[in-house]
Amino acid sequence: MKYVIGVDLGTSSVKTLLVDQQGEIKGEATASYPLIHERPGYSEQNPEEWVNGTIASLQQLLRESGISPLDIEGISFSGQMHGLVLLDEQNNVLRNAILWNDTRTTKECREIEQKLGDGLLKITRNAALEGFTLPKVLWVQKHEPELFARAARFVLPKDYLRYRMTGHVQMEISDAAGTLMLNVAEGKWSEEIVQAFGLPEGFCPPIVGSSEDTGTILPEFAKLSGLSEKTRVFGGGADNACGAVGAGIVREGDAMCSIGTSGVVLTYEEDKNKDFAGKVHFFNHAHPGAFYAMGVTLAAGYSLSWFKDSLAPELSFDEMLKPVADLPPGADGLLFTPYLVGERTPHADSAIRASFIGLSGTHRREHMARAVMEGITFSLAESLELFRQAGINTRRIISIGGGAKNPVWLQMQADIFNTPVVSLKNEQGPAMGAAMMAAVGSGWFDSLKECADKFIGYGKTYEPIPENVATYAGLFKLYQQVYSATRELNQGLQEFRG
Ligand SMILES: Nc1ncnc2c1ncn2[C@@H]1O[C@H](COP(=O)(O)OP(=O)(O)O)[C@@H](O)[C@H]1O
Ligand SMILES: O=C(CO)[C@@H](O)[C@H](O)COP(=O)(O)O
Repeated sequence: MKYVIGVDLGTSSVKTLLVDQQGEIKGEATASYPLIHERPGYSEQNPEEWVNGTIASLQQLLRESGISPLDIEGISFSGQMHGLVLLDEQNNVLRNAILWNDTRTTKECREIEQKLGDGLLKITRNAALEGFTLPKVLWVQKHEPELFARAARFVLPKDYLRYRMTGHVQMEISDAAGTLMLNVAEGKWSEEIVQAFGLPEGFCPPIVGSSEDTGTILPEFAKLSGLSEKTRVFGGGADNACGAVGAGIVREGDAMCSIGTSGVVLTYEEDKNKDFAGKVHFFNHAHPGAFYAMGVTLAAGYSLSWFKDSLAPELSFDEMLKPVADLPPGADGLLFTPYLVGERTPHADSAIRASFIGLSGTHRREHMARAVMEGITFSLAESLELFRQAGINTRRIISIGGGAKNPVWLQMQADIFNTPVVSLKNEQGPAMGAAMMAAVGSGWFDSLKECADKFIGYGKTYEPIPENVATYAGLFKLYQQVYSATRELNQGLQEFRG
């Protein structure tokens, strides 16, 4: 039997997944690493931690599975998106990576809008957001000019890890899409953007595809990790592209809802000219020539875990959510907006904060828990509404992430989205998508579509219940008013925040 490995380089940990030719999971290992928050709004990581964590995780995977490294044909990656890794001429790391959740770059976003005008959306198909890479590049250029003068090129987190495995500096296309420097429709770096910001020649590395062969394992990395020097290394994908592939989102009409710490609603797109006017993200998919549109709720699962940590720390999620099933849709007139850390879609607003609206003396903890789940789902429904306005019809939505563990929440998603919702039989997240890219690269399948048909099994389908759909449609209209009703209040509260 032959195997592939998917490496999911996340924000808090790296997960490695060993998969055989039937798509069966034969091993799994993880290693954590710290975040560095030197100042409020700053979020950094030392790239060496990613390399060491991956080596430790691979060692454990090989040790526990007992599989011969010679039987591992390929390895590929899923990566946390947007993080800036600056390299000097010899490819040494110049500073800690500035991550996707670092919010120091609001000024740089405004500068990008001013300088590029309409060109920004035309070229990159995305709005300038603090999380994306170009604003981080401009921040270093402005605040650390001496260091920036030594920068020869940049890469993203998983592309750095791949460089350390193979010795080749490249950037994979679905991740390059989140830099705000790529011409997304053409799949090429934008000369106009590179020149507009005076970036050095060769700053943007050569682009590779998700299942493209990028070399073999360097002898020193093989020695440290236990992998064979013969294992082929493939491009990989952005975590959301990999999450989508791992959920089988590889054809038009396919859509995914992921409720992890953050939440994502995503649809597969083949039309490179599909215009969302920057209201949702539009990125290159891992499947060659395809794209995906994506809306993001920053505090999705995080809202529920904040609620649990604050009001039910002694209970498990299942225990806390048990009484929620007995409550009616709408939690007896209680609404929640999940803006605990600001919002991205549809309101890119870092100052907005969450609200409970309609709290009364008869409400108990379970009403509040239900309202939190409904509010998270309403927020994701706002992204779905933007897709519908752009003419996208989704025949069903594949639901993944921690939020898909609860059947009441899955039914709630079907009712609020008014679309059948399907869970996966054996969900493995982005690491599975990465393993599938290695499987295609290794020649096991001709395409990710073919691989998805073999590797991915679907669980139960939750059909919308018409009565609940009608109730939620009424509540959604009220939910949508809460943002504008609380925006100014939250701006006023900003100066009182710690
Ligand atoms: N049993 C459960 N029922 C409902 N929601 C859950 C359950 N377990 C976890 N969650 C939700 O899922 C979130 C974590 O999802 P996960 O996909 O593991 O996140 P990430 O990989 O982004 O850290 C938690 O914040 C919580 O809101
Ligand atoms: O910023 C985005 C997407 O635009 C995030 O999805 C990051 O890519 C990080 O994801 P996790 O590590 O939380 O999965």
